[in-house]
Amino acid sequence: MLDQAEGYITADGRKIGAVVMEMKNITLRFGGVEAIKDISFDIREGEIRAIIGPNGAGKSSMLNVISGFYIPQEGQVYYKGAPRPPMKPFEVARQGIARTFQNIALFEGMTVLDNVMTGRLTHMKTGLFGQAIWKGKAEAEETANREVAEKIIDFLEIQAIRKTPVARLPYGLKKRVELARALAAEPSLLLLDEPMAGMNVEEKEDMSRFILDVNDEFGTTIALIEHDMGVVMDLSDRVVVMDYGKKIGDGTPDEVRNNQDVIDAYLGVSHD
Ligand SMILES: Nc1ncnc2c1ncn2[C@@H]1O[C@H](COP(=O)(O)OP(=O)(O)OP(=O)(O)O)[C@@H](O)[C@H]1O
Repeated sequence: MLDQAEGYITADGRKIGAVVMEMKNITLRFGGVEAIKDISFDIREGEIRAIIGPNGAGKSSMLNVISGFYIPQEGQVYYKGAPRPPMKPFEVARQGIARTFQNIALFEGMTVLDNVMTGRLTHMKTGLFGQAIWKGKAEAEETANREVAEKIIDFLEIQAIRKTPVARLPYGLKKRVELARALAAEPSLLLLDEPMAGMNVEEKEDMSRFILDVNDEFGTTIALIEHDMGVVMDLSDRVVVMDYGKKIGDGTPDEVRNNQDVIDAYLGVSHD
């Protein structure tokens, strides 16, 4: 049972906490196109929250509102209880929000380890000037950052490719490296943009396992968007369903699966 203030216990016994992010009456327009129409939902601490919907439903737009990249024309985003003002991407990152991208955004010529290290940038306090005058401090910081990166590389089982340039990796592994880079920021909220897109069945299973393990091991709150309804059902605690910019369902996977509007949307039945 969902207690608004306190959270809830999942079927597998995990404790879900208070609301971390709240989207309140969000409307987002691109010229005459309403990509998001008056949508409200929340994301709770420790939760795996999915946003699904058919093509063009508005999922990417919603992820970009959550990440602070798009500012909605109407409505308000609340983060940790406070209204979130428009912010630059690095300010969002400093608030503990990290993301992956649908079209992998890694430095292809750099090694896996160096890519993962770029995820530590927001934690680096000693700037270039500081590095010049406080060599010891900069080295200590580098060592600490390196330790976090190596821990995550071990956790995601990519030790064997740590020195391999990303360009040489197959697609599924690139996706895992991108997850590693996002985790290196030690985010409190991790946003995943279609983490299973373009993967074969085995890669999807691996990615599902890693997402569950990240949530379990680090307690990271995870919000993801996904086109494929099947893959998120085993993974998510609660699911928002979008269609033509509207929210047509919100609840546990079972509630959503049995929602007639959701069934119709996925079968392509129009409903106004
Ligand atoms: N930058 C943009 N400029 C104009 N229209 C946009 C822009 N981004 C999205 N749209 C429109 O907003 C609507 C929602 O698009 P969005 O990409 O958010 O959906 P989606 O659910 O992520 O789709 P898909 O599963 O195909 O990626 C679509 O009609 C799309 O054409």
